[in-house]
Parts: sequence; C-alpha cells; structure tokens
Amino acid sequence: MAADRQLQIIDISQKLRPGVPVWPGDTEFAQAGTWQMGEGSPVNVSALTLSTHTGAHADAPLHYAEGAPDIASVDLSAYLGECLVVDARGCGELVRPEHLPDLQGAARVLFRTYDQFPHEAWDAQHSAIAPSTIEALAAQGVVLIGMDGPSLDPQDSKTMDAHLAVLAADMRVLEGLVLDGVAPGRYELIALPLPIVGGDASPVRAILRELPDA
Ligand SMILES: Nc1ccccc1C(=O)C[C@H](N)C(=O)O
Ligand SMILES: [Zn+2]
Ligand SMILES: [Zn+2]
Repeated sequence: MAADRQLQIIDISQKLRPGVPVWPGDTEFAQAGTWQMGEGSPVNVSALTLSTHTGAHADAPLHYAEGAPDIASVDLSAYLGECLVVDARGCGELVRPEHLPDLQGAARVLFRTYDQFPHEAWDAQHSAIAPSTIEALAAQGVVLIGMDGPSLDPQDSKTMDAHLAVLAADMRVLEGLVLDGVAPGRYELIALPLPIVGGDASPVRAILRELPDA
C-alpha cells in the first residue's frame, strides 16, 4: 500500500493587508487592535474593516440582484470540488466562447488572464468574461466560474451583463484569485465563503489541491 503522499496545495488567495487593491471608492482594508497582551489583557484581539469584495472573494446573487440570496444562504457544494484551470491570457478585453478549450466535463472553471497578478495596484483595464461565454459554460453544466480579475464585467460596465448571465444560470462566482504559475488543468478547488448574513459577497481562502493519481 503506497503511503498517502501529501497532495500539493496551491494557495490562490490574495493576502489581506492594508493597501490591498480594492475597487475605486470601495472600503479600504484596515485592521485595528481592540485588546493587546501586556496591557491588562491576556490576549491580542483585533477588528477588521473591509469590503465584502476584498481579495479573493465569492459574489452572492444578492450582489447583482435585489432580494436574491445572500452569501450565508448559498449552497456550499459549488465551492468545493474538481475544477479546470484555463489559460485565458491574451484573450483581450473579453474571454469569448471561442477561447474555451474542451472543458473535459468540469463543473468549475477558473480563468487565468494575468501573466502576473497586480498585487500592488488596481487594474482598471482587467479582462472580463463575455456573457456568451458564461452561457456556453452553463450549457455544459458548469456551476462555478472563477477568475483572477476583480470582476466578471468590465470596470465601466453599467449593465453588468456577465453577472446577469451568471444570475440566469444560477452559477456561483469567484473573483480576485491569484493564478500566476498555475498550469492549466484539473485540480480540486476549495474556496468556501463566510456565512455573512445579508452579505453581497465574502472573502474566501481559495486553494487548489492536486488530484490524487487517478
Ligand atoms: N467593490 C466593488 C464596488 C462596487 C462595484 C464593484 C465592486 C467590485 O469589486 C467588483 C465586484 N468584485 C464584482 O463583483 O463585480
Ligand atoms: Zn465581487
Ligand atoms: Zn462580481
């Protein structure tokens, strides 16, 4: 019986720290001490201020549809399981259906659009996903779409067509992933949102784990 070798874990999350790039005008990340050890307290405790869309995060349907489920209500199964990482670098402004490879039946698809993730600066020109691509994914049974960009839609979108295509297909969304150096292929995705009641999104600790040898 071969020893169970440790399956490689790839952390695809942004570090949450002051200055982490956020959507223009959105809440900046901040962390403040509430109690400090040595000042009459036996422990250190701090408080966080951050946008629900900070770093690697999961949008709730509530983000793009009034009255739709919040992030505490979504079923967790979409955020846990086999996924396909697709190299979508060089696709231009929109990842289109013609850019899709054979999905090999994957239920979760993550798009890499950056050569190098912009950890220190907001990228207003980030790639987005064409609504027709989302419709093509849904037609193939995809339940979750993820990407390294900060939004499925272009920054200047006022109609949020990609998010509305996700709503129509009831797909789940991950944005702000860090896919630098992740080879295209199949992995196990683990990226569970926090149960924030009323939340329009939640930061996630997103990881990929190599699949055991078939
Ligand atoms: N923080 C925001 C505030 C307003 C509008 C968009 C954002 C975004 O961060 C984009 C978002 N992640 C999205 O799901 O499109
Ligand atoms: Zn978002
Ligand atoms: Zn979004």
